[in-house]
Amino acid sequence: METVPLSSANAPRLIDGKAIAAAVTEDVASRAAALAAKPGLAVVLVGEDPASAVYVRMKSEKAEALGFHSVQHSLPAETSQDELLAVVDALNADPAIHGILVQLPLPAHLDSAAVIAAIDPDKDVDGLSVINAGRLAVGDPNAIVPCTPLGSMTLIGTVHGTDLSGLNAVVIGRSRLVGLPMALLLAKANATVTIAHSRTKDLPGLCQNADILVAAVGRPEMVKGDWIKPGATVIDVGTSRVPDASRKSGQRLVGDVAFAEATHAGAITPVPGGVGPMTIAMLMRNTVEAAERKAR
Ligand SMILES: NC(=O)C1=CN([C@@H]2O[C@H](COP(=O)(O)OP(=O)(O)OC[C@H]3O[C@@H](n4cnc5c(N)ncnc54)[C@H](OP(=O)(O)O)[C@@H]3O)[C@@H](O)[C@H]2O)C=CC1
Ligand SMILES: Nc1nc(=O)c2c([nH]1)NC[C@@H]1CN(c3ccc(C(=O)N[C@@H](CCC(=O)O)C(=O)O)cc3)C=[N+]21
Repeated sequence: METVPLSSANAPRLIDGKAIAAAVTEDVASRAAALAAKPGLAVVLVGEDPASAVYVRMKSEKAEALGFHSVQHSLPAETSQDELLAVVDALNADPAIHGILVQLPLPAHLDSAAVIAAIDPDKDVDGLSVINAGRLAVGDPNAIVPCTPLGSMTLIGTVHGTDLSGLNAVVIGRSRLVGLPMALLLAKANATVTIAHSRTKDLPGLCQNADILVAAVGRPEMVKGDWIKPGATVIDVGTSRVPDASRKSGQRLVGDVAFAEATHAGAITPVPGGVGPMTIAMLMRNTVEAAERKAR
């Protein structure tokens, strides 16, 4: 009797964010080398959140590896609003810096909207400022687009190309950093977009209609297998650390999607190795583009 191997034929295609990010950063490195002045990236971290510290270090290391001028400001948790604004002002005025990223969330006593508003929009490589959010909303090509949605769109493009006409997309999450700009980019690419959030009724039923499902919530494995439409493309933005006694570190990184249950998805991003590396690659691309604009 013949046995039909179930594994490879029926398993979803894994979208290799790490490899796609490597191709993006290779292009960034050659563009950086072509500039007379190195692209400069400043990353500002306030407080001692260990997960934030890891990401900030990864960003600085990638910038250095690409031949950027890279500076990191690690400020104590008790830094005042005025002290933080003074750091941002100094970076705005520094001609060697083309990109400024203030890691979020900030400690509760700080006003993040005011800090973001203080960043020179031309150096706002996170795309968080009112100016860049507005440019994105009206379709201005000069918008600096937030890195995670930009990277997620590139991953979706590897499956569907750039025209998503006729496809239903559901984005879970409506944050200024991820969910909202993600929905705008999907709509711009002609997808039919639904934005879901904590007040949404029947989230599983809504997701079952999604040809493209983007989960950007921050709740480990919230999206169950039976929420996923057969053949759907699943982009898992969530990164949460959960306890795992079998690991040396005592914890492991999980996404917003119950990955092991997503056997009938068409394509899915793993966590780690999916959206995360693309976020960092797009931060580097936004920075080299800011430096290119400055050099013109
Ligand atoms: N891989 C990467 O590169 C990146 C990963 N991340 C990760 O992505 C996740 C989301 O980040 P971010 O957007 O900044 O987070 P926010 O906390 O700002 O936003 C979370 C969103 O999820 C919604 N939400 C919360 N609970 C539910 C629920 N039960 N059902 C449906 N929606 C819900 C919230 O709804 P409401 O608006 O109603 O409160 C909100 O819109 C986090 O895990 C973060 O670590 C973030 C950036 C980059
Ligand atoms: N102003 C601001 N901009 C951000 O872009 C921003 C932020 N604040 N605050 C926090 C979130 C989170 N975020 C991640 C970036 C890379 C990975 C990443 O590379 N993750 C690796 C794994 C890394 C690990 O092992 O911990 C992966 O998924 O493969 C994850 C998460 C950016 N964020």
